[in-house]
Amino acid sequence: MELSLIGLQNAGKTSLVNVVATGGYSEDMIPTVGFNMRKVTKGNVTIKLWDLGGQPRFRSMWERYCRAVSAIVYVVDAADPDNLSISRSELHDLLSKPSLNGIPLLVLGNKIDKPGALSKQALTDQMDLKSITDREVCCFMISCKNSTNIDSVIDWLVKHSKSKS
Ligand SMILES: Nc1nc2c(ncn2[C@@H]2O[C@H](COP(=O)(O)OP(=O)(O)OP(=O)(O)O)[C@@H](O)[C@H]2O)c(=O)[nH]1
Ligand SMILES: [Mg+2]
Repeated sequence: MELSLIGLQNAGKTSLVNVVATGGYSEDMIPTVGFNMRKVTKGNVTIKLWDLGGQPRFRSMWERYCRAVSAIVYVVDAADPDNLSISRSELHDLLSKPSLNGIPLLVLGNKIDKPGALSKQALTDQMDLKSITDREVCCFMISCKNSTNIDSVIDWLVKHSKSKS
């Protein structure tokens, strides 16, 4: 299966790929320029992950990398309230593209190890996830730093790769 990782810069997309792939976490990350592709094998499933850059200049290519995927994973920095409304509007803009109709969405509130991180309920409200009714939507709160809930993310991904193939 293929899936795309989307979200604003600094949300933790590349950190998530690293944690899912190898279990490694680093504070010292370089912003993704363009995109990276990484293959990760979990059990008997191989997942091709498109890790996209989140800076404004890269957002116009998100749609192109989401068209053929089995699921879209949208990462949000749950401890950065200043960027939530941009994150929300970028997500809803993306989902409004007809080419992405019906593709399942996994929203991850990352950095819950930080003080002041939103609760799942607050993130769901602020990202207006309840208004998304044309596809399956799931939300988990995670920390790449502490590996919190990474197992749930992997389970979700594996489950969706099976239901697709
Ligand atoms: N406290 C904390 N920091 C995190 C966590 N996950 C990622 N970070 C930090 O957030 C910063 C950005 O992480 P990246 O993984 O590079 O973010 P990105 O979404 O790939 O950013 P772009 O590639 O620019 O789109 C890094 O300094 C990470 O160490 C987390 O769970 N907790
Ligand atoms: Mg990155």
